[in-house]
Amino acid sequence: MQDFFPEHWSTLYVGLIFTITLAQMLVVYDLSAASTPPAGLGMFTVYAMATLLGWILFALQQGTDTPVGMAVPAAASMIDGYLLFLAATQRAGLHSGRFILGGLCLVGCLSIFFVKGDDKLFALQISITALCFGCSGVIFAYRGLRERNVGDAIMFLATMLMLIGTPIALYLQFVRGDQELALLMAFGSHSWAYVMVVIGFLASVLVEYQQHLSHLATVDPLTQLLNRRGLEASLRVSLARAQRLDLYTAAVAIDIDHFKQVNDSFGHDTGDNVIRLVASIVSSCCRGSDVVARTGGEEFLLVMPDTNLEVARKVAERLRESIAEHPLSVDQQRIPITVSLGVAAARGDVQLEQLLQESDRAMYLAKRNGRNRVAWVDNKPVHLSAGSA
Ligand SMILES: Nc1nc2c(ncn2[C@@H]2O[C@H](COP(=O)(O)OP(=O)(O)OP(=O)(O)O)[C@@H](O)[C@H]2O)c(=O)[nH]1
Repeated sequence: MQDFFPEHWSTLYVGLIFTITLAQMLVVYDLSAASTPPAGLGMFTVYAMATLLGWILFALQQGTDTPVGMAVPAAASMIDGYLLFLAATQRAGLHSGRFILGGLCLVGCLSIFFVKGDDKLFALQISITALCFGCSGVIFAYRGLRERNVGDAIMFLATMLMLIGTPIALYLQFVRGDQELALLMAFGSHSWAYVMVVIGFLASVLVEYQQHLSHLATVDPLTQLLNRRGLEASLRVSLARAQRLDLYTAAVAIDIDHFKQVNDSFGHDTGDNVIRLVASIVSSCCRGSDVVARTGGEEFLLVMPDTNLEVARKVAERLRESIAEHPLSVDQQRIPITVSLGVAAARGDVQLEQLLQESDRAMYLAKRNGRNRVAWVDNKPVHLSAGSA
C-alpha cells in the first residue's frame, strides 16, 4: 500500500480535501445569499475550513521533514470530530451532548501534558475522535430518518467509515507495531470520511431544497392549507379506495361572503387575517381523514372521504354556524364573517373535477339566495337549507 503512495502521500489527501472543500465553499457562498439559508450551514463551513487548515498544516510539516509526532494530527482530527458533532447538532436542531463531548475533547487536548508516550496519546485522542464521529453518526441517522434525506444517510455512512478505520489503526499500532501503516489507516479513513461528509452535506441541502420546492408547489403560503395541486395529490389514495369499495365521497365548497368589502373597509392585511381565521375554523371542524384546501382568493374546499350527502350537509351547517359565531376582532371592532357553502357527494368512481363543479354550482346558488347558507346537489337538482339566515 505504501508503494502506491508517493513519499509525501499527505499532499494527495490535501489535493482531494482542497478540491472538495472548494466545491463546498462555492455552494455555501451561493446558499448564504438565500433568505432562509439551510440549517447548519455556518457550522459545516467552520468544520470544512478547520479540516482543510489541519490538512495543509500537516502536509507542510511533512514537506519540510519536520518530525511529526502521532499525537499532533490526532489532536487535530479530534477537534475536527467535535466540530462535525456541533455541525450535526446544529443541522438537526438538537443541542444535547455538546458540553460532555466538548469536555472530553478538552481532556484529550490537555492529555499532552499528563499522558506519557506518543502511543497512549494517539490511542486516547483517536478514540475521542471516533466517539465524536459515532455521536455525529447517531444524529445523522436520526435526521436522515426524520426528514427522509439521503444526504444525512451519506454522512452517517461517513461516520461509520471512521468508526471502522479507528480500531484497525489501533490494531496496526499496538498489535502489529506498524506505526506508519496505523497513521495511514487513521488518516486515510479520516480523509475519506471527510469527503463523504461534504458530499452528504451538499446532497442533504439539495434534497431539502427540492422538498421545499415541492412543498411550495402544493401548499398555500397564507394559510398553510393545501392548494389545488396539493388537494389532487392528497386525494389520490382515498379516491382509489372509494372506487374499490364503492364508498361515498363528499365535497363542500366554501366562499366568504362580501369579502371585497372587508378588504375595502379594513385593508388587505385584515382581509388576510379573515382568510386565516376561516381556514383555521374549517380545519378544526373536520376529521383527520378529511382534506381542506384553499382553492382561490376567499374560496376553500373540504373533501370528506367515506361521507354521504346527509352527513356532509350537517358538517357544512356546523361550519356555517361556527364561522358566523367567530367574528374577527380588530381594534376593538368586531368584523362579522359569514360564508356560503355548496355540498355535493358521489359514490364509487368519483371524478374529482365533476364533484368540485357540482359543489361550486351549489355554493353559487347559496350566494344567489342570500348568502350565509348551505345549498346542496342531490342527483342534479339543487336544494337550499332552510335554517340559515
Ligand atoms: N386580503 C386578501 N384578499 C384577497 C385575496 N385573494 C383574493 N382577494 C380578494 O377577494 C375579493 C373577492 O371578491 P369577490 O369575488 O367580488 O367576492 P365577494 O366580495 O366575497 O362577494 P361574494 O363572494 O359574492 O359574497 C377580491 O377583492 C380579491 O381582491 C387574498 O389572498 N387576500
